[in-house]
Amino acid sequence: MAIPFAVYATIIAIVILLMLYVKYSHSYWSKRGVPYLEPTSIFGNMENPFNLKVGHMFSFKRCYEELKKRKERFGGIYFFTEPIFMPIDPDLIKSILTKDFPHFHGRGFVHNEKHDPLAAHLLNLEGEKWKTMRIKVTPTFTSGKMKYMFQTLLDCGNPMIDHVSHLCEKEQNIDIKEIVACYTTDIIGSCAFGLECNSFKDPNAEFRLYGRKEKAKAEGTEPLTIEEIAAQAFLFFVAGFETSSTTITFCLHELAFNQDIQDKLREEIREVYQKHNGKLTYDGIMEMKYMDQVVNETLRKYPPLPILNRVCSIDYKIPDTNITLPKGTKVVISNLGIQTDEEYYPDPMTFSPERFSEENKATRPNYTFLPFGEGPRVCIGLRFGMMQTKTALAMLLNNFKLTPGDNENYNICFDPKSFILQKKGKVLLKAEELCA
Ligand code: HEM
Repeated sequence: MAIPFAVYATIIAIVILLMLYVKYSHSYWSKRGVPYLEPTSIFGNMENPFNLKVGHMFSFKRCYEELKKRKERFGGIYFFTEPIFMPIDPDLIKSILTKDFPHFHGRGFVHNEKHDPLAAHLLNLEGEKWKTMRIKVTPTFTSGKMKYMFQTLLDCGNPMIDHVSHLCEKEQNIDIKEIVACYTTDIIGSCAFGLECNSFKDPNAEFRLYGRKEKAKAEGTEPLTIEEIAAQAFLFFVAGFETSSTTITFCLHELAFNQDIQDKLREEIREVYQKHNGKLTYDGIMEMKYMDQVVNETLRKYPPLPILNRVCSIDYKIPDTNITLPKGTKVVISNLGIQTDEEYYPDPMTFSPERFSEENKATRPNYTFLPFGEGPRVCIGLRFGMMQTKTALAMLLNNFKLTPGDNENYNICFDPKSFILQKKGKVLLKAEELCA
C-alpha cells in the first residue's frame, strides 16, 4: 500500500522543525557574547549517546582542554541542546563554589519528593531545605564519631583479608574490584543501616545484590522524620559505597604496576603498625603521611565523580566582565580536566605521589584539586571516605604483595556508561601472602 503524501509531508515538517529547534538552541552562547565551543552534532559537544566510546565525562574533559588551549577563563558548551557554562580559571571556580555560593547553592538535579521520598537527600536538595538537612547530618561525621566507627572498618576488613588469603593459596587472579565492593558494601551496611551484611561469606547477600543493581541503573533542631532518615541513609549507601570502592580499586591497580611506590607505602604502614603495638588504629592511620599522598594522587588521576554540578539560582555577573549568567544556567566543572591539566600537573598520566608533598602542594593554585568538591557543598563524607580507603589499603598491603593479573593492562579502559569513573570489567591482580 502506498504511503499517503500527507504522511511524508508530516515527517519532513517534523524533521525541519527539529533541525530549527537544534539550530536555535545552539545559538544560545553566541547571542550572549560568551566564548563557546562550536557544537559538533545534534548532541552538542557530547558524544553520540547511542554509540558511546569514552563517555560524557570525557567529553566534558575534552571541552575543558579545548577552552584551556584557547586561553579562555570560561566558556559555553552544549550538553545536547542544553547550554552549559564551564569555568576554567581556578579563581572563577573558587567564586562559584565558595565566594558567591548564594548564587550557586543548588546542583540543578530534578527530583520529585512526593513521588520518590528517597530522592529528598542532600545531593538533590537546594536552598533552605538543603541547609537545614546539612546542619542535621553534619554531626554524623565528627572525628569522635569517626573514631567510634573505626572498629567497624576493621571488622569489615578482616573477612576481606581472610578471603584474599584463601584465594592466594589457589594462586589465581583475583578480581579486586569485586572484593573491594564487598568491603565497602559491608561498611555502609553496618554504619548507615546497622546491618551485618556478610558479603564475603555470602556473595549474593541482599545488600551486595542491591549494590550491583544500583550500579546497573545508575529546621535546625527538629528531629529528622523517618522518610528523611531513609533518604539520607540511601544516599550514603549510593555515594559512599561506589566512590570509595572505585578509589581503593584504582589505587591497588597503580600500586600493582608501581612496585617501588607499593614497597615505600608498605614500609610506612609497617612502621606505624609497630609503633601502635602491632595494631591498626585510627590515630595510626592519621599518622601515615605517604599514604595520604598515595590516596590523593589516586583521587587526582581518577576522581570518582569527574564533574561537579551547580545551577545559577540568582542572575550572576561574571567577575571582571560585562556578562551576566541568567538564573537557571547550568554549570559544569570538569575536575577530571583540571586534575590532568599539564599546567598544574606536568606529565599528568604518570602516577607520582610526590606531587602531594607539602612543598609541591604549595606550588599549585587553590581549586586545582577537587575530588571531593569545594565550598559549603563539599562532600560531607570526605573524612569517612578517606578513612575507609586508607584502612583497606593498610590492611591489604600489610598482608599481601600485589602484582598485575594475567593480561591486565596498565592503561585503563573506562566504562563509558558510568557517571562514576570506573574500569570496564574486572580488575585482576595477583596476591602473594607476606610474613608479618
Ligand atoms: C573517596 C570517596 C568519596 C569521594 C571521592 C566523594 C566525592 C564527592 C563529590 C565530588 C561530591 C560533590 C561535591 C560538590 O558538589 O562540591 C560529593 C558530595 C557528597 N558526598 Fe561524597 N565522596 C566520597 C565519599 C562519600 C561518603 C563515604 C559519603 C557518605 C557516607 C559521601 C556522601 C556525600 C554526600 C551526602 C554529598 C552531598 C553533599 C551536599 O550536597 O551537601 N561521600 N562527594
